[in-house]
Amino acid sequence: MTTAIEVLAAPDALAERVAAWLIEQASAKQGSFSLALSGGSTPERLYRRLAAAPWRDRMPWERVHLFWGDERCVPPDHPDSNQRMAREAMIAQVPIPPGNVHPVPVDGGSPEMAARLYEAELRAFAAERPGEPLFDVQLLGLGPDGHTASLFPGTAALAERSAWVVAVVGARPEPRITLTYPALEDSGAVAFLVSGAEKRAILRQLLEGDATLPAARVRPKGAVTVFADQAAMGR
Ligand SMILES: O=C1O[C@H](COP(=O)(O)O)[C@@H](O)[C@H](O)[C@H]1O
Repeated sequence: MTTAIEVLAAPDALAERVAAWLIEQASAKQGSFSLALSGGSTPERLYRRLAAAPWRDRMPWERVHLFWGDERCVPPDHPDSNQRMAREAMIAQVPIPPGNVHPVPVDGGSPEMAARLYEAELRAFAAERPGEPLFDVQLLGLGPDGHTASLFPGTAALAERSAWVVAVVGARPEPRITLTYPALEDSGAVAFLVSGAEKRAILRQLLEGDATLPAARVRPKGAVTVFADQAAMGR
């Protein structure tokens, strides 16, 4: 696995750089461009940047397909919903066709059912793009415990090698739906976004390749780039 590291001065510069990088990735790709979004606290600035000039007008929204790497099993308007955050920060502001937005269906049934439905949606999308990675770009975060998406230390989801999507119950107060390694790894490029001094120790472990961290075990087809701000890098 190739890992590149880009260090940006501050969270705003990080969002600006990743927005530009995503436009480069989308522009270089012919046909549909599939982007898996991450949730949590870090990517919101990026989504707001993508929804504003100049990036809003440079992204080929009509051929962008948005997915999510994980979701909380909460109503879609809940403060903790990854879908809500991305819709408010970006999706509502950009000309993406509604059918190109593929949220995790957490609003009808059990977490296990939501995982099965999302897996079916991913497999249908993959079948439309034979020979291409499932995701052109996968955005990921890094939790203070080394989790990424909703792959938490010590959970059964880490060992899943056949299902692309599973329910994670008990790791957090609310059930989660997460992509598993086989889905995360079917990516043309993976970008970790890491911001803030509270991530300093865990980012060092990630960069040292500490395989006990769920985040360090993502081995995609394409390259991994870690975009970190100076606070996270300890500079
Ligand atoms: O990939 C992801 O990482 C985060 C951890 O991010 P944080 O910035 O909130 O610490 C995770 O919780 C999130 O759901 C996920 O998509």
